[in-house]
Amino acid sequence: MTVKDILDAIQSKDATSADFAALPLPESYRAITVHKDETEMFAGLQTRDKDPRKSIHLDDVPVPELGPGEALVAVMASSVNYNSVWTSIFEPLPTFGFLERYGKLSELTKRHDLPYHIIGSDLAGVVLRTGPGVNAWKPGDEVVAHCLSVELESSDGHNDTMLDPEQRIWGFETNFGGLAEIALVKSNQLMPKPGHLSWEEAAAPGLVNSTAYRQLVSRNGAGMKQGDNVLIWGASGGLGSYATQFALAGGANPICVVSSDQKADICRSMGAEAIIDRNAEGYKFWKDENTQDPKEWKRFGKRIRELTGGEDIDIVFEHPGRETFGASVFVTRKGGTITTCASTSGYMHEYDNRYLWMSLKRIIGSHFANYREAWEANRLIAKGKIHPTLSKTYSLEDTGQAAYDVHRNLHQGKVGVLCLAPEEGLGVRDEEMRAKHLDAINRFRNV
Ligand SMILES: C/C=C/C(=O)SCCNC(=O)CCNC(=O)[C@H](O)C(C)(C)COP(=O)(O)OP(=O)(O)OC[C@H]1O[C@@H](n2cnc3c(N)ncnc32)[C@H](O)[C@@H]1OP(=O)(O)O
Ligand SMILES: NC(=O)C1=CN([C@@H]2O[C@H](COP(=O)(O)OP(=O)(O)OC[C@H]3O[C@@H](n4cnc5c(N)ncnc54)[C@H](OP(=O)(O)O)[C@@H]3O)[C@@H](O)[C@H]2O)C=CC1
Repeated sequence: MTVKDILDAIQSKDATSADFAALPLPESYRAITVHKDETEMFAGLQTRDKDPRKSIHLDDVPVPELGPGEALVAVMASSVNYNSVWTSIFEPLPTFGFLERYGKLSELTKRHDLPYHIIGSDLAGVVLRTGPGVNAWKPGDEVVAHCLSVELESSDGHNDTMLDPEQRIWGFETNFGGLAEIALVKSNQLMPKPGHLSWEEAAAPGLVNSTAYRQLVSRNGAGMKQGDNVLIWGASGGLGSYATQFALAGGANPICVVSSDQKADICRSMGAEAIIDRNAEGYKFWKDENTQDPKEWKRFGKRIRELTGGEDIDIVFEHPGRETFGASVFVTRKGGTITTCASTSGYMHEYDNRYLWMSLKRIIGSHFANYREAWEANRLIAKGKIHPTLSKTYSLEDTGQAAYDVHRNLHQGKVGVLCLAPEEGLGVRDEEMRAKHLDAINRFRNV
């Protein structure tokens, strides 16, 4: 039995759940990995010069044992997230430490502590097997998976599953991720695959869409409301392309920051009107490595006022971190909110705290999304209210190049990876709904 037989079953129109359940599992499958004995390979290099193409491997790996509450999924497509870039350049830490720590929790979690890490935190595919205690899903179900892995044994996480002390991001802090032909997930990560999307389109939004939903829309994040001025850094990037859609769909006013004409055009085509090209306007928030330039914060704030008719920012959607954080705090209005989920340019932030306390601003830390938020974010995709922002897909073999593109900011929106899917465009079940949203679905394609 090989993965080819699984693909044949998925592509046959009449395979039943019983047929999928009767398919023997292959002994091994192909997966994107990084290797524990290579974590020092980039020692001494600048972050920018660490090349994911050198550290990312395509290996044959054994199928992991299936535990209670878990599912094995045949992965048709996945996507590249920035967390896989971090894993592949072993920053800020090699992810093997996370696997070792998880491995100490129980006999079952020991499976994750391996000398290779199968990465990837998105998937669209078909359930192959479910473990004991799983009733909501069965073999043959077409699914996407969100990337929140929690143990749920502590009351700390019972109100908001992101607060579980054993909260992990699947495919980053756990093994057996989505950039592979088969993935192992907890069954409560599974959600229905939106029927109007192809496999690669359905795999694209998951992680970033859920994160943007919590960070911007949810009451656990900024709790955006109609009319809010929302400053969105990287507005056509992974997170930003969803934040921009949430702002527009929610009646807010996105002020989109991008770095090229082409990206400004994409934001315009989504419906945004206020756009700042940070490259063309040449903002230099830092005079040197250690000194910021408040004059540049002011120039940036003035530009925002021009675009808003004199208003300041209610919510900043932050993720670039050190390079922009001082400016983000400054341009926020009295009582406004800076919500942050990352620090791509450096995690030691500096800002002038007088502008925070004297103007009663708030900084909110946000990370991925809880179970419910991830479900709600996927529901908006399924209803055609928010659309995937897939620009390009790569084969599993070329995942290293895909991660390189994202690391070097050469991409637009999201970059997809075909895992078992032999070509793009497969897996659409609702052509009628697709036809209604085709332009929006294809907006980021080949730009
Ligand atoms: C969905 C997608 C998301 C993304 O893309 S996010 C971007 C990618 N992710 C990242 O860049 C994050 C990567 N992770 C990390 O960098 C690290 O993961 C953290 C900095 C988040 C945490 O560091 P750590 O070393 O894993 O844990 P500690 O909490 O610093 O624990 C170290 C020791 O410090 C003790 N400690 C913690 N809090 C306190 C406290 N309040 N008072 C006293 N001690 C404390 C602990 O117990 C422990 O101790 P003991 O080493 O002895 O076990
Ligand atoms: N905590 C969480 O749950 C999550 C955290 N993240 C983290 O968020 C970060 C962004 O992820 P994602 O959106 O997918 O990545 P992308 O690279 O797809 O998009 C980020 C965009 O930010 C802009 N940008 C990058 N560097 C800077 C800078 N120095 N100053 C201003 N703008 C900058 C770029 O847009 P442009 O050049 O057009 O300005 C870029 O396209 C990553 O660090 C990632 O790890 C991501 C998802 C979830």
